[in-house]
Amino acid sequence: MTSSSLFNASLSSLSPNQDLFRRHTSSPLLRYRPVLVSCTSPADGNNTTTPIETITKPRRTENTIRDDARLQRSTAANPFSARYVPFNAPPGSSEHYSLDEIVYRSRSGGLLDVEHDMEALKRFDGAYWRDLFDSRVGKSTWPYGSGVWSKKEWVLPEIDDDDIVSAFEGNSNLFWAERFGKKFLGMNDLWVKHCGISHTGSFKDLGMTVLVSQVNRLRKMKRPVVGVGCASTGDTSAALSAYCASAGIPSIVFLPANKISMAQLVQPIANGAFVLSIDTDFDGCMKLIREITAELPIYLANSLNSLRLEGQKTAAIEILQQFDWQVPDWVIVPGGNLGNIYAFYKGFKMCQELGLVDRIPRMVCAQAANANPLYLHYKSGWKDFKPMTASTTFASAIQIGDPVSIDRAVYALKKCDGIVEEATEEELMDAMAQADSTGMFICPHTGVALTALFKLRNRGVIAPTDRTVVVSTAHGLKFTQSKIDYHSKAIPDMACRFSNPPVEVKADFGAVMDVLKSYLGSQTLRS
Ligand SMILES: Cc1ncc(COP(=O)(O)O)c(C=O)c1O
Ligand SMILES: N[C@@H](CCOP(=O)(O)O)C(=O)O
Repeated sequence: MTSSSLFNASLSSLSPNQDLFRRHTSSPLLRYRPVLVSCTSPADGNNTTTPIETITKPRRTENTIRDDARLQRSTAANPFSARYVPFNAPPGSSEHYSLDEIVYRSRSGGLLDVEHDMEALKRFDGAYWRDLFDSRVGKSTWPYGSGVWSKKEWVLPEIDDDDIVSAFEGNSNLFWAERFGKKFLGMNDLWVKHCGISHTGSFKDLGMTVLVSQVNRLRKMKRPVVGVGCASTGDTSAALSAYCASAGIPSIVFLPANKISMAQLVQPIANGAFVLSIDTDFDGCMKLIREITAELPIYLANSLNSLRLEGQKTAAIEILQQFDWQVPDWVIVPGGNLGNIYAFYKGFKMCQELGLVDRIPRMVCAQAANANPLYLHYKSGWKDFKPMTASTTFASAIQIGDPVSIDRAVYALKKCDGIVEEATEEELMDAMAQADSTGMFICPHTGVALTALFKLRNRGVIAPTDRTVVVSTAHGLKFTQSKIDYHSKAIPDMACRFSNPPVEVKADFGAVMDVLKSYLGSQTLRS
């Protein structure tokens, strides 16, 4: 195909199969890079530059993947853009801010949201976006090898690829929980989206790549950002410190003393962050970081900053993509500061609005009973929200009593006919142990989400054949102490019904034979 015929090709006629065909019929000895071409948009007939990758050229072996991205950059104007607007702004509101401004709150003190130019995105149909996103999966092309940046046009459309700080996050496993679903729930279509099998071991990487990339851009623009700071229950701080370290940007983290796991504490320490261990809880740290970032040139990295949610929403898009753009019935998300439940809603909603899917799933937000302000608000019929002092929970990353994104969460749950559930300490620990016994190794927060699933199945709200996705938010290896306590039955007032303590046995053939015979006998009887 010549470049002039490409120039006139309509997007609908450029099927990804043709694209793949072109790539695969070229010499396998060459490494390829895509280039941007001008195409005629099917929607309005205007000649416009689109991000579709249609031609491959051999790359020079001394180039890095960043060099490749630089070489293929289009000189034509980028048709996509985004800006900050007040969250859920009243009709007619004209308040907006450039993403290059340092602003976290609207004029009235409310939350902000990133608003995309949907008209520009709508000039391409759902099939176009599905094909484009699918064409980028599983590649090492900068920056699209990342599950977040493979959706760049919907995330931060205007950032230069050179400014992006990425660990090729995302593209996480959507695990078919076959045995767990069958054995404990009688379900045949249960899935666990393992967002915690990630660079720093939690879903926070998805948002942090976006935020730190924008900071990188702001610093190059000489904006007053000396460092980036967050309050954290352990995962935000791990992600912030890793992404900042990889870009050479100072990070400052406020941690509630003795309230996060050892594995989480060591992450920012190892990544060179300035770590403050503060004698308060997460909500206290959050209040302090908000006050400090208003005074010092420290950029706020918590999800109050709506940039984070742009990255996190890609997990929802990815779930649809992994189901070949079929919509699941239910998605269950553990909630703490409550940014993620809104991020998921936003990802699903954009896919619906832009024609990639025709509906959105119902969502469930799951909270620990010891830190359940959203659950109580839901139970009151969304009457008046009351922040609380959260009590200690094994799901320590969601030990939050005054969530900053409460308004976003309520909005999302109302829009998707959502449900809020809670899990006691015993319920969440049992659910975690049951999941682990079927080959997973989940975190306590995922145990909270699984408890919600148990309850909704028992009440018949979720049917045995409903396609259901439980979002696993962190890696189980960050929370080994809770598993050790459970399996050694060292938790006061907890039966630890599914514990599996090691058997102590003498170094003696007969003694080992005895315990093994007894074990094998019990297995035979059970099966
Ligand atoms: C492991 C884990 N799960 C769930 C959450 C809850 O996410 P969100 O604060 O966005 O509600 C957090 C952080 O708050 C977390 O670190
Ligand atoms: N679980 C979080 C709590 C802060 O949430 P954020 O999404 O607002 O940064 C953490 O790991 O710190």
